[in-house]
Amino acid sequence: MEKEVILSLKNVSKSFGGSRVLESINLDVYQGQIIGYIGPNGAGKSTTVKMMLGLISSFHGDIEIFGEDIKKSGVAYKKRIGYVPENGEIYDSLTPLEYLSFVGGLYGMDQHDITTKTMALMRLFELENVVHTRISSFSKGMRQKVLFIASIIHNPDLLFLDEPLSGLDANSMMIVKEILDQLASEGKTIFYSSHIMDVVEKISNRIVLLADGQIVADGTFEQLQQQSQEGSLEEIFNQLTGFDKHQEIASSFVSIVKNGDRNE
Ligand SMILES: Nc1ncnc2c1ncn2[C@@H]1O[C@H](COP(=O)(O)OP(=O)(O)OP(=O)(O)O)[C@@H](O)[C@H]1O
Repeated sequence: MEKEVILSLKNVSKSFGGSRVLESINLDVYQGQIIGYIGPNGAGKSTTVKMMLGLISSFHGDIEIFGEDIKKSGVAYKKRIGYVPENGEIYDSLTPLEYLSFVGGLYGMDQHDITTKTMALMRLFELENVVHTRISSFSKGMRQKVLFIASIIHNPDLLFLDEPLSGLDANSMMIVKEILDQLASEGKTIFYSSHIMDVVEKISNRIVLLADGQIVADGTFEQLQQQSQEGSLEEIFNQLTGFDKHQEIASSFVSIVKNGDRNE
């Protein structure tokens, strides 16, 4: 059976002021895929995600989510979406239960359901003792876990994750990777943006590489390996973005740090 197209970008371009960030992007994402969306700093990854979420509304081209043009479909589609933002805004003065009640409420969830799910999910992340503690005292990883729960508590069909694991310890990372895997095998679709190449390599069943505003590679990790004759995703990334200067740049950096004042 043909899998449903969940997300479709057609000739999507975006400029900020005079500078073009995305150049005619075409991408169809199918149900159950875990897309690893990668690219150099400033390539336009967050911009793409924000457009799909409706947070950036002016762009050229068309974006369809669940088969509907987001410029015409109103906000209803957002109830089926979850999002972990890169720099998670989280209400410091609230406790996790208050914060998740607020988020769940926005998604139209029943309050009793929110509380039950919050308690159970917080317990699985070993955060049951801080359900009623203000988030302002939390570590980075603890905040990320709350944000992750907030993105998923309403059981969305499509999940956008922007660097969601950078603060998690190795054990928690394994849990989240496994959660994503199980969600995808149940038909959820995941759009995952990250710079941690070994995680993307393991987690994604399709990798999309964005460079200079265009998609320069799109396939499974194995397909990308064959295409570029490289071993790891980090090496593939270096090759496809035409980067081979890390030693040279590092040497200059160290030299300036050591001798900069003498060169002035
Ligand atoms: N609101 C904005 N106004 C002007 N320029 C912007 C704006 N948002 C993004 N840009 C520019 O668009 C480009 C792409 O930014 P974006 O945040 O999408 O990159 P990214 O691929 O997510 O990068 P990173 O890996 O560093 O997170 C950058 O050059 C950035 O300066």
